[in-house]
Amino acid sequence: MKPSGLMAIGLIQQHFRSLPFQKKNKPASPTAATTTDKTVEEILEVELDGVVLTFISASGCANIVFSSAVPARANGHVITHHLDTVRCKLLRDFIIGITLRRAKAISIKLFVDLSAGDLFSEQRGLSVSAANLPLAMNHATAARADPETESSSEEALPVGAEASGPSLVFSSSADDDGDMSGVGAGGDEVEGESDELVGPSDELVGPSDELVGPSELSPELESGLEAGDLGDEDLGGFAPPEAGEALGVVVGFFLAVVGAEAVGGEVGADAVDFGEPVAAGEGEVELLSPLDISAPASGGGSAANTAVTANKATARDNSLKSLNYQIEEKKKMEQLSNGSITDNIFPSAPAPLKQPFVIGVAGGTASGKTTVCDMIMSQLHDQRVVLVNQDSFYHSLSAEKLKKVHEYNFDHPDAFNTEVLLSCMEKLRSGQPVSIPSYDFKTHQSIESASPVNPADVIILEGILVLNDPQVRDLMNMKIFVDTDADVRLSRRIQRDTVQRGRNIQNVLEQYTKFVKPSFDEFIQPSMKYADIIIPRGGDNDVAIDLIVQHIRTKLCQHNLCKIYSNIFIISSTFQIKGMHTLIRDVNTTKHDFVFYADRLIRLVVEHGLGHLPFTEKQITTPTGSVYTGVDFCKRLCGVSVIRSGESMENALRACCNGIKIGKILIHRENNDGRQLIYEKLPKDIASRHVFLLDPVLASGNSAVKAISLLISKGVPESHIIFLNLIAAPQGIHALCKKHPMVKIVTSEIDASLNEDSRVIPGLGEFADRYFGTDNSKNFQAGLKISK
Ligand SMILES: Nc1ncnc2c1ncn2[C@@H]1O[C@H](COP(=O)(O)OP(=O)(O)O)[C@@H](O)[C@H]1O
Ligand SMILES: Nc1ccn([C@@H]2O[C@H](COP(=O)(O)O)[C@@H](O)[C@H]2O)c(=O)n1
Repeated sequence: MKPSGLMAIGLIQQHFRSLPFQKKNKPASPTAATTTDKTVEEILEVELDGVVLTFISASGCANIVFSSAVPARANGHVITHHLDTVRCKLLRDFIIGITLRRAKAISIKLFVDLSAGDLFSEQRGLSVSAANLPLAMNHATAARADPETESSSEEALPVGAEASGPSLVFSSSADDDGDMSGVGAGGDEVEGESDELVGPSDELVGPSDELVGPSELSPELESGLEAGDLGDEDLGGFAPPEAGEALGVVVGFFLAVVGAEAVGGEVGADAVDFGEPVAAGEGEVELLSPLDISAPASGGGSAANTAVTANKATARDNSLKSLNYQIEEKKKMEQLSNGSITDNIFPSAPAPLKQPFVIGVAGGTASGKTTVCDMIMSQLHDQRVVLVNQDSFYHSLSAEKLKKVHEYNFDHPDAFNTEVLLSCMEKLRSGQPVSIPSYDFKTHQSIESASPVNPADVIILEGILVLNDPQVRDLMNMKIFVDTDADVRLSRRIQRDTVQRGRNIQNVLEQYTKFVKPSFDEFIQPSMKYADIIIPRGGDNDVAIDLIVQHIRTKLCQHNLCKIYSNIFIISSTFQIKGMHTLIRDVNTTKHDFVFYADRLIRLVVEHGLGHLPFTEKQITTPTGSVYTGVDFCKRLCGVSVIRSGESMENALRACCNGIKIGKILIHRENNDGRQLIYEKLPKDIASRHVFLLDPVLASGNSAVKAISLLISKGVPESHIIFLNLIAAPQGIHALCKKHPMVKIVTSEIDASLNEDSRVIPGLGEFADRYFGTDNSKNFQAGLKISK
């Protein structure tokens, strides 16, 4: 069974693939122009089933290629026949999740960055404006449109991809073909006929009594970028552009869904029941923008646990914000590739966010807002999170008002100093520390002593009315409403206010009837419609809180480059990982410690990389006689290490994949750009395997590109290659992603840049020398002596 949300994504992708295009020239519409940069000169319109998609280019649309995973054969057909100068591949992985239900129409925005190609002669900008695309389609139609829907998402949809392969579980046996050279430190490989993936059984033991990291990655939600993955078979056939063609990389894809019944919290097949087309703009709109942290997040999970809704205006505003953000990113990329900026625009993990991730948590009194926030904060223990209470911004009561406190409505928006709240939030968002007032519920006064709050990666703003004010709402990246039954809230409030806030039961009940309930009905309940996520049962709803935390984690570990290239995966950063990086990058670290910590990091990267393999559903019987539905690992694997440093990663791969075949490649650096292949020894049947290419440092990318080209020449599909790496430079990522966009890159940190010697900065020096003990530097030798 596929996860239902992913199925929805697949179905929508299928729909896009099957749409016929027609070219049509038309002058620019003002609406379209607002979504693009000011250099718009030409507009092309493309008809999709009679509905207009407007393409706006900076200076002519000739030779545009949208880079993505949508199969060339579908779009190739479309483009070749109807848009002969435009070749189109839509962005892969373009949807993080679908939370709509019975949507009636769909509108899309694309931003296309044409600056990507040193390979290509033209560098132009192009944006595709919003368009309304009625979809008179249900999933049965979608499934008929392309019978490959089921099998085309093997990464995202782990089930069924390799069901017919040989049994995976196989004890390590002698090499069947004995063709591994064992060049270098890795030695001869023991190779099994089939590669067994073994669990994280290897004990990783640290020196002294230091904490030893987990052998598995902490769980993380990668569905954001993987969700839209298409199957390997679907990705082939993306012919390289010919001379004179420009490469466009779609850096943003925004899908707004318009529908009368878009709210509903269902994720899954039902989500694609588009029903009858209606005019765009009706009903709720949800923005699905995986590539932008400023877009309201779409949630997932069972309907029982979360309900997801979005607001039309917010969705549109955010899609514009997203577009602007992508344009900024594009400019940075251009500057970087021009060499016009060299500063650290790609700071290392963790959490290289442009701005903090702001979460608003609203709900009625005693609904459990604070409890939910505490749970989120404790689960995000390895991130910097701050909590701001709207209560802190209550106006102090004057002496006169204090006399008539029972006539004062503390549940009205005017009871709060929203100006001060906004200014504090703005400061925090821009990275400045603030002093948040303290409030005393017994005296109804702001207390002198304000609490200092430092900027953080995540800011949670909690309060009964935080979703009521549009300006406050606009600050938020994620809006949550805690929805708890009124009776439960009242009983909790009585208990709390009598115990903690110095009230008696009669006061509480009077205040509740006179102000709390009417204001809830007038201001708080109606603000629920602005929420992205509604949490029934508050703190009791572990599932919803888990989903929220996972989503935030995903956003926090997204590097800027991850937003541009969907095939990059950075392992989720923790302080453990940061600590290991600190050690291996430290020039004073001994060889022993370097190897120890590099091995730990490599193991994490390998484990993460394995998570990108297809796998199949498997049911087993436990010793209690119960049936457990799990998965079966991918069968046909091999490793290929780039000599010498890549050999340091072989042990970790062997530890996870018993008897895995490991080939080797030796590439010689000829000059700054050139690479010569000196030696290769690869499994004979490599073409039928998923390949882990091993090299701990990705610098210029020239060696990796050479190695990958070799693998492809041996028949390995590009999409079957996973490049495992510890530290990557942005230049290497650009080079690799441009040339081989289907190769997955799994790394643990992305560094700032390269220096003039093509060394990664800050980097860690010569990895192989430090790992294999051939570093002749003074520091290192001194370290060696100490560690002997
Ligand atoms: N799930 C729950 N079960 C039992 N008591 C709860 C639960 N959630 C909150 N409470 C209690 O209800 C009161 C109000 O909860 P709180 O999280 O402070 O709500 P809010 O911040 O919305 O006012 C507190 O005393 C808290 O301990
Ligand atoms: N002096 C005050 C200020 C506020 N209240 C009540 O507090 C409620 C908001 O706090 P929650 O933790 O319940 O969200 C609100 O309903 C006000 O009525 C108060 O009683 N006295």
